[in-house]
Amino acid sequence: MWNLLRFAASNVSRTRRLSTAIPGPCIVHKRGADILHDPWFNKDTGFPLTERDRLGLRGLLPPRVISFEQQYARFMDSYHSLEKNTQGQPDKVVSLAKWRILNRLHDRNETLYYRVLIDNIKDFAPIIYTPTVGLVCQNYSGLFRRPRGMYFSAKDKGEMMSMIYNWPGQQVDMVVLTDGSRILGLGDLGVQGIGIPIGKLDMYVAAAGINPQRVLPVMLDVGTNNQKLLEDNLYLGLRQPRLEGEEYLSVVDEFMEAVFTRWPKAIVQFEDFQMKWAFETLQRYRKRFCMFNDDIQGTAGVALAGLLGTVRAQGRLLSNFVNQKIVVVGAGSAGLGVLNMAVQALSRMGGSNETVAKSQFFLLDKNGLVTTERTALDPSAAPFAKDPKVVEGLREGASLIEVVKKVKPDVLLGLSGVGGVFTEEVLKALRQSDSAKPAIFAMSNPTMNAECTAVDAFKHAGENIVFASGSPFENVDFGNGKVGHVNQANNMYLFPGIGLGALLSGARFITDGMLQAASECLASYMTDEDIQKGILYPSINNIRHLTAEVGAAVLRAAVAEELAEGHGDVGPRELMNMSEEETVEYVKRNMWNSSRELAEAEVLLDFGLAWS
Ligand SMILES: NC(=O)C1=CN([C@@H]2O[C@H](COP(=O)(O)OP(=O)(O)OC[C@H]3O[C@@H](n4cnc5c(N)ncnc54)[C@H](O)[C@@H]3O)[C@@H](O)[C@H]2O)C=CC1
Ligand SMILES: CC(=O)C(=O)O
Ligand SMILES: [Mg+2]
Repeated sequence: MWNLLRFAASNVSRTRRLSTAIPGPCIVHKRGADILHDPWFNKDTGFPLTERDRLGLRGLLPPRVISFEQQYARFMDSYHSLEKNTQGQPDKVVSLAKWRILNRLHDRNETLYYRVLIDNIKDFAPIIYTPTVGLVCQNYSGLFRRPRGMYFSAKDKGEMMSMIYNWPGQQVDMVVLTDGSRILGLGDLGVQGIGIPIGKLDMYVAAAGINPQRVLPVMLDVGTNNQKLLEDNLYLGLRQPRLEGEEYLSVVDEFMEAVFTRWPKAIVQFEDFQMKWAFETLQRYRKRFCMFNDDIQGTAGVALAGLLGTVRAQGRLLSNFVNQKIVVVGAGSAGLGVLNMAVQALSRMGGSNETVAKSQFFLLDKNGLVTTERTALDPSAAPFAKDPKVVEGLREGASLIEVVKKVKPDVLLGLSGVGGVFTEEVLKALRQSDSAKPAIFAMSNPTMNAECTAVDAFKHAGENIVFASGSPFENVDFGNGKVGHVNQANNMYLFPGIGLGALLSGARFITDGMLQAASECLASYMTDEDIQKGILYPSINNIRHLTAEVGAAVLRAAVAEELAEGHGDVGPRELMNMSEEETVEYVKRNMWNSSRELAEAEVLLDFGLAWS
């Protein structure tokens, strides 16, 4: 009898995890207060009396049963009261207060948290994601209350294979991993960078419908070179300098082996690694494991879609992309990722060979224009270095203003991490652009690290520009009945779909072809009418719809490359036989969604386990 119940239990709990259309009962292996302290199962005051009896909760909750809708309304009321009560206080104080109230709900009741997040994504993304997540990471030691995710440190060497089994979830689909070495544009934040994988995975749940029970944020703590943190008594990470060289790689190797041993079908997203390790780990693992680097590859796809959108916004055919002069400020993982993908796209368009394609890009780093005369030229930047003998009037290390005045670019794209580097002078110089509709992408995060603000961009460069920033800004009211549209050029428009498509295809690796498919899907998502208004990306309110399309595009690319091994009960042949529409439907069907029905699904006790 117990075996039978257990068998039934494991099947229904699987039903709940895989399909949310008609949520079945939900099986817990614990009872009493342990359930109330488990955010996956906790319904707070929503437990009906029958469940309170069955699960040993009677007396542990106030007597009145409050429905999911009432709990939802109560949370939103509290949130709006907080907004009202903190009016006039400094932005940082307000943002952190909002983060705290959301975080408390996240820790307590995930079903309600994700419903609230999905419904209010436009308001809440800036809290759980950029810019507030940056502030949270900076203040992490003080904000820390409860752990979330896993921490693997240099001291755990040799132990990771057993540690990975400490994670309570049976199945993990998505892992976001950081070593905290380049958190947004805020630099090395060591173990405090864990906020980034948590925020990214929240976006995975909200946008891609990855089941929150199957996500794993990971911090690889290999030390920090941030002196302030090393001297801080309350710092929660290893107080030692970062590991380097083979020592560093052996820690990442051990983690990767451990995670894929336990969950061979998981996807690992590398996030916010300093450039040298971002490129090195991508090369090291991309043909061994199903992984990608979001800062290099996700960002590139979003930027490329924006660059193609800019060509359309200028009223030109896409083939005109080959004539665009693009100045990229920042030669790091993100900037170089964008350049490499843009060159691939140009080569695919057949317009030019790689050498010609590279000639339209101008790359600057902290030492100015990158040229072939640079001493100790980074090999990954070398292909984009200008030969000063060929580009007349541009010397090694030329400043941004010199470059903009000389080149008169169509696009100025910032991934430097340096706030305000697009000065008034630079923006005014862009008025002399050869394009009637130049574009400014101030993509660095968080807000204070943006290369310029939206207001300054429209004020100094003119109302006819196309503008995008990595963190959100309000649209700009010109006071003449017209509004300057602000796009958010952030990799959040692609990474959830890349992960989802890779997962549902069961791809062995994530290839350039799959990433290109993602970018092309985003590029073609907007209508001509929107593009003409300077709207390059969809509203974040549509991110779930977009992500389903991106996921399907990635899946189909994996099938086309014969890399798809299938997912769950759906094999490679079935995937291959799906039409485009069927693929999108398949993706949507597999997206987890929080709902009243799910929240109210009956909770049954797994008797065998609870009382064994
Ligand atoms: N919007 C988005 O989706 C994304 C935004 N980013 C942002 O991009 C920024 C850079 O990220 P990574 O490339 O990974 O960093 P990184 O540290 O690898 O590269 C930064 C680059 O900027 C250059 N730089 C620094 N000061 C400069 C200056 N004054 N003028 C010109 N160049 C300068 C550096 O020399 C380096 O080449 C960060 O702020 C990050 O938040 C990164 C990924 C995605
Ligand atoms: C958005 C992002 O991934 C970054 O700023 O690093
Ligand atoms: Mg990042």
